[in-house]
Amino acid sequence: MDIRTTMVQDQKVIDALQAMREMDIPDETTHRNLQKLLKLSKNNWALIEQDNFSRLADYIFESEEHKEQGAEKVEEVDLRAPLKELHPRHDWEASPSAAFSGLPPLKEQKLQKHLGDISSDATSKPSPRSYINGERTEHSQNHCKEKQNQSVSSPRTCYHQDFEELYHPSCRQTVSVSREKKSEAKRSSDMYLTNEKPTGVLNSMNVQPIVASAQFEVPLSVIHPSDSAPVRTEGLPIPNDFMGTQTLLEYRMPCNNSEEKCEDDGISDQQTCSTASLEHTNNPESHSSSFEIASSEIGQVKISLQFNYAHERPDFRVPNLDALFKMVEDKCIKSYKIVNPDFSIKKLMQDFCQSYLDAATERKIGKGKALVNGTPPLDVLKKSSVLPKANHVFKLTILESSVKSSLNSRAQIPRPISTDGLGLPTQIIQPKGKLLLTTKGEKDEEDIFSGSKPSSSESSMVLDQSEGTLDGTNPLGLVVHNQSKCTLDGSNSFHKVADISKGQERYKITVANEVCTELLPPSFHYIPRNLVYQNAYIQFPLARIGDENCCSSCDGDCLSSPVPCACAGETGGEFGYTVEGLVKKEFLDECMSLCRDPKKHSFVYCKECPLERSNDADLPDKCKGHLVRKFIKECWSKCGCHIQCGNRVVQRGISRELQVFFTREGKGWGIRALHKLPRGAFVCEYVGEVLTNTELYERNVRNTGNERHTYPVLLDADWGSEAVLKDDELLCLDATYYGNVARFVNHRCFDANLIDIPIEIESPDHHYYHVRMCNSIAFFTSREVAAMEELTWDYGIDFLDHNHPIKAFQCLCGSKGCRDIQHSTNSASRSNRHVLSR
Ligand SMILES: C[S@@+](CC[C@H](N)C(=O)[O-])C[C@H]1O[C@@H](n2cnc3c(N)ncnc32)[C@H](O)[C@@H]1O
Repeated sequence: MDIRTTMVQDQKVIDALQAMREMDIPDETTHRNLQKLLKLSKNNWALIEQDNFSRLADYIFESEEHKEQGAEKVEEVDLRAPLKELHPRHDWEASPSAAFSGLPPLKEQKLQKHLGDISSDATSKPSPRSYINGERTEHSQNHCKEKQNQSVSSPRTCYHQDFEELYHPSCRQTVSVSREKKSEAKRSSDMYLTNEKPTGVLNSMNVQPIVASAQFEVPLSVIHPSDSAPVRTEGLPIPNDFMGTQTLLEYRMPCNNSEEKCEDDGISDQQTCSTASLEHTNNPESHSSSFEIASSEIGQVKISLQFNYAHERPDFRVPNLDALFKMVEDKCIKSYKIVNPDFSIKKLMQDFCQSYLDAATERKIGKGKALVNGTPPLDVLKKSSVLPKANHVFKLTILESSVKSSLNSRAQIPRPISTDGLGLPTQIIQPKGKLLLTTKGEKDEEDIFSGSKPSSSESSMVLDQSEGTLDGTNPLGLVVHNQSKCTLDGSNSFHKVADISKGQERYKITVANEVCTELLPPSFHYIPRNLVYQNAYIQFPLARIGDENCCSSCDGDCLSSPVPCACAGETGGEFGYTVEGLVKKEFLDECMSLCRDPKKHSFVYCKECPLERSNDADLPDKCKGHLVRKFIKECWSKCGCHIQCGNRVVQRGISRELQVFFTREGKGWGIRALHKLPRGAFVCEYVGEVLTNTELYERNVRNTGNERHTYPVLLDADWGSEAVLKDDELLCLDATYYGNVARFVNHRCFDANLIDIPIEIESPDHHYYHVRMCNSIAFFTSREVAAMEELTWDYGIDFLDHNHPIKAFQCLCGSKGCRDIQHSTNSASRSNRHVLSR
């Protein structure tokens, strides 16, 4: 061996000792094991050196472990298994979990124990102050800089890595700590005399109790305010290692049981403290939490959460993250009455990030207050929601336009309640006559999907997707969760089911997508009948059905009787249906005339109009009038006839083969029938959850999701005939979460082929026709409809009503009489607009 080789080797030994010292391994132990390892590997320094001497560290851990157990088997470790143990650094970065997966459990535990010890030390001396002072962040910054120096990858390496650990499903339950991290953890152990733990101490089942506090695998040590940048309490600029200008927003939540602590933390914000105490009133444990949000102008948002118990928890075990999510989801569902079957904490976090970005970039909610006032983004969102001025009152069903356009008293879809990709404001009816508009992400026009471009509704993480690459990651290395495959039951088995009703209808309702084959309808619960959500007042005593309202003496089929029974009374002594089960021509014509030419018909006026009350509770305007609807009364349970009686059409359910299909025009999903439908044919009811308007309001306040399409229908039939309707009598149907195939019916301004007719079943109360027991809004064909022709309904939106606080969706109905003249390229629609305006 020449002198140079010796010198080089000496240097290697020094490096090895140094690396092991950083992990608290005494020189003597290192020496002893290094010798053995050199012997075993036939002086293969390349292997030993690799990955910051990780091979050596593993060997020492195992060796020491075996020693403790009195075994001497370490020599059998297979050094020829490079993939098992020796991951090149870039491999590890690409998949941190993989870096550890090859380690035997023993080593894994050892490592966890090692880090756990460090962490336990740390947590034994909690120092809340350290969380927001410069000490932690300084360290963190160094940490990141070191990482950068050691890495050949981009300055975003740190960010990538930790974010991936946080989000990548495959990394969630796996230890993702490299030797390097381990070294850093120890090297920086002084720093952990605060609340902070090294990243990576979490995860993995089957580990020793390690820390006395829980935290997500977070970017705490990764996102750092710059040394040089001026330090702000809330919006901390982050140096270039996080690309562009960044902001770190740190919010310390609970001050728990000590006012002192609040002061200590230097957080004077009253709200913050009170939030905290609220959070903790019922909790006997002493703990505190905080979260940090960091973002960059290129759209990265990172959230870190920390929750610290002040007391030791010897029973502490790192939970499985999926199980944890599930627990929180269950809790949220119960506590906040969340009904969205899709609700997921992961998505919530995504929304959180999105909202943060929106707030930070002043997209929708104004001046990015989150950055200057240090208020948590969710609060910011609430506060920044645009409240209308007093005269900007909410017109629930566009009453003015209802009168103008004949839609009074019709069940209507209120202006799209859409926090959607179209960037529409959310329409929210406040209980006492206030309208709250919230706004959402500014994906606007670019989200109007056409051709094969999926909509944001089907792809709630469309932002990520738009930035994504084909392999499912975006340029930032974030994992893209493809929501477009979400299915009705939350699984990916939708294609196999091929019946969105899941057998609840007489005929299968298939799904077809010739435009974008991968895309499936958004998730919802299929229900064939209305459900009462909670408070809707719809009690109906059977005793109220008198003899004059039923035909108890009938038998078999009422329609075949030479004299119409009492049930035909509502339709002028004639049944509304033909023996073929179609709505009679005269009746249908009259219904259509009511819709198309309301001025020819009479109105009723409320004493105190719920619509006006919802506009201004204190000083409501006079009722502008409601059209008197025509009903069909079907035979009821008190009737003597058979279920196959010809006057029981709607209650027997869907009797046509329907299909949900993806429209080519960009309207999202629509419905069509597989066979030709004659005029007057029953297609389906509009089914959903029956909510009071107050409940709808609350629901919409809660839901600030990215729904592109909305599904609520106001139920205002016969209001005028009532004295005064209370708030809990003001009802609507919301098919967003629970609904039937009708939720896919799209709007058409002119010549829609469906018409809605109220059907009385089991209730003579017209103002509740829609919800009383089985009463319903039913769709019938207004003309003959060809097989596979889209079935459409006129929602009654007045696209010309520019005073309406809610902007309607851009109509793509394509009809000659499209009322959305602002967007329509159809010259006919412009010239006809007065004639066709409904
Ligand atoms: C009741 S949903 C209809 C089903 C919806 N297309 C879907 O994919 O779930 C109402 C929503 O569909 C869209 N929509 C319905 N008719 C439309 C039309 N004529 N033009 C554009 N979008 C339409 C709007 O986003 C509206 O908020």
